[in-house]
Amino acid sequence: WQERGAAVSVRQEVDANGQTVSRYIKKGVRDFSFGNTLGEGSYSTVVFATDRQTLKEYAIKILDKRHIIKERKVKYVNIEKDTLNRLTDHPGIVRLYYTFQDEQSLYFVLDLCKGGELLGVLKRMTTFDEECTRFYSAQILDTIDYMHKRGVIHRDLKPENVLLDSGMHVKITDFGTAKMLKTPRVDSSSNGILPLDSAELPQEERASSFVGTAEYVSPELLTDKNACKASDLWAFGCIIYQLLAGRPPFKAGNEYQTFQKIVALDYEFPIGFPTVARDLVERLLVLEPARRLQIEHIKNHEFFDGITWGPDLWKQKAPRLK
Ligand SMILES: NC(=O)c1nn(CC2CCNCC2)c2c1CCc1cnc(N=C3C=CCC=C3)nc1-2
Repeated sequence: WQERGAAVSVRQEVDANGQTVSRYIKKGVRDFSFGNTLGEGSYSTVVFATDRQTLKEYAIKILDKRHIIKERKVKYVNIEKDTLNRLTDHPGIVRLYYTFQDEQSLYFVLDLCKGGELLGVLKRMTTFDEECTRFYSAQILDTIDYMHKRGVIHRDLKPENVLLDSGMHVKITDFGTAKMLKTPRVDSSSNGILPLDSAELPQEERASSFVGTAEYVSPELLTDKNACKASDLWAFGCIIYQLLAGRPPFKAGNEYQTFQKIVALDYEFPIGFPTVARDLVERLLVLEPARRLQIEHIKNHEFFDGITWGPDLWKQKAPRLK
């Protein structure tokens, strides 16, 4: 398994001649003190950790090798590592600093998000007001734009996977079910790299394995098993709706009934749902992926009036949650 990153710890040792020498040793488990468990997956555990030397705090994702192999999840582990290696310079992505392993486990050293999950904050607030919804959905959209421009489809966007850092800014996580589109072609007319959207790609290049969480799965994943960039924008529409309504647009007694609602576009807006936000959600929750609003048009939608896209969006103070 190809490790990533060259974080090293420096140890002073005395050699055979009594000389003090510096030994550069790749960081390992002994370099950290571990604390609370932050989350458990089917083959991984995420734990709070502090680097004993630098005292920097991290979230370390610990993956059990035997379990990964037994559950045939090696592909997902490599997808997550390769995806995070491609998405290294955006404030909205949980950063992978480096990896290491021991006999039993693989270790991903990741950003710590002290603000927890967006879903947890939403549950405490019941609903967000328009200002908070605008701020958080703008940071999510800016991050989706960055992912898509680098040929990555998340495929499981939901409020549980939108974390918050100590400044209550967005950090998107859990790329184990992401899809990396084929190597993007260089396009002279754009800013260098312009990966083909899978809607333009030949059939074999569209993501074909079924993933996602029922309430946020797009209709195309349920009908022809193909995810594309627009699938993330369907989930984005569901998230905006949920922040303002306090519940996802499609939710039924069981997954099958939820799927039926999705493919029938069977959802309503609660009384009092803001009109401008409703217009945006209606242009995202469109059954035909090619007819769904694309990112540049979403950014120009009236709902995002007042948002300054780009680095400034991440420098401003998060609005007080009310
Ligand atoms: N699957 C992951 O990669 C992952 N899972 N978690 C914890 C999960 C808890 C359930 N909902 C989804 C996230 C994390 C990460 C990335 C790295 C990461 C960084 N910081 C936190 N912080 C948390 C703080 C309080 C509660 C939950 C998470 N969590 C994670």
